[in-house]
Amino acid sequence: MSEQELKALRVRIDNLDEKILQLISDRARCAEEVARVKMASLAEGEQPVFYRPEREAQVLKRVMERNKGPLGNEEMARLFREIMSSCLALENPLKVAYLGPEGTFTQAAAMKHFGHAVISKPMAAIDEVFREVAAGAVNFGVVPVENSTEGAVNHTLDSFLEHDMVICGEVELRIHHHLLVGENTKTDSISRIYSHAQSLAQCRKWLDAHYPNVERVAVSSNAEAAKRVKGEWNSAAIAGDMAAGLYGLTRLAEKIEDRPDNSTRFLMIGNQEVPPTGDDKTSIIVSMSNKPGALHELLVPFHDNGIDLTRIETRPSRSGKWTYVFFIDFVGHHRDPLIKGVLEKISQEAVALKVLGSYPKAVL
Ligand SMILES: O=C(O)C(=O)C[C@]1(C(=O)O)C=C[C@@H](O)C=C1
Repeated sequence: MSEQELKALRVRIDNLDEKILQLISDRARCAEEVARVKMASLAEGEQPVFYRPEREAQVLKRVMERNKGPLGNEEMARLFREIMSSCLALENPLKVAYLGPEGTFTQAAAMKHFGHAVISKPMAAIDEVFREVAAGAVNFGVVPVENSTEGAVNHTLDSFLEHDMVICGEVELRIHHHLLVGENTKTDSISRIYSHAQSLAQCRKWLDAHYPNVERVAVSSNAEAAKRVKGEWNSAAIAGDMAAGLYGLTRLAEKIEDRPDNSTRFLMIGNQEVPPTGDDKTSIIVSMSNKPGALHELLVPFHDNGIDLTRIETRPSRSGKWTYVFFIDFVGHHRDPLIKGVLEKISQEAVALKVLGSYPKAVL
């Protein structure tokens, strides 16, 4: 390519950027107007609701449907995700608590869902995320709920039994783990490997093959593991890209998770009910009396109405020995007439039924 051609293309890019700049600014002004309309139409004592997950899902889906390339749908939606995040911050910046410290996959999930224009607050434990939301110190919390290799995150399920929360969204993240070291550690001098227990479990086979005799130490998060090895000799951490970058660590081995499709699902928790979008999921907790066939009774109404169950998990109920609660996710919104009927049927048989929330299926 000649210098001349390059110059001409760059002039074209500059012109296009100017147009994009103008359009983004017009869009941001529109969002400011939206905020004004929302404020003006409030009833006496009503609080404004600036964040609208159902609308955001609609905007992102529309972008993906209309995208003709060459950028991929996800790439394009990610760009619009950030534009919307900045527009919302103009209306009212969201405060979001997540399972920290900085650099965790939960932080990456929070950014994927809300974009980067939020005020984010790392918390030391899952229960603290719940408490921060319950206290009203933040608008939303982000917690991991299940991993495709290791199953349920029990701390999260148990926290739902203790707090009244509304689930307003979900996000799935591909989890790639790396073996990370600080500048003073060499491959053959590793005597200890730190990570979160779930991450150690997700890399068990790789560790057995490569470091069978090295001590594995479970810590509160993989970002915490990365933080520790920065200043330690002869130790390594298993963590992801964000933590590696944040703590300036070297990757001794990349993508060491045992399953290449290793993914984690995260939930957004808050106090805001989300209206139907036509492509939603609902999460409920049900406790049944401890009698034969109780689980069958619970599942029949879903089967009879052709409702797609996406997950069922059992946990001890904490209110009696050998009694259990079921966490169930299914496709549909609790305001859909069909789902309403199913929930009514179940509540006739159940000891207790709680709808944790209906929310748009993850778009990104
Ligand atoms: O449509 C709205 O209600 C808006 O506030 C605008 C907008 C957007 O930028 O498109 C911003 C934030 C909301 O969460 C949803 C959408």
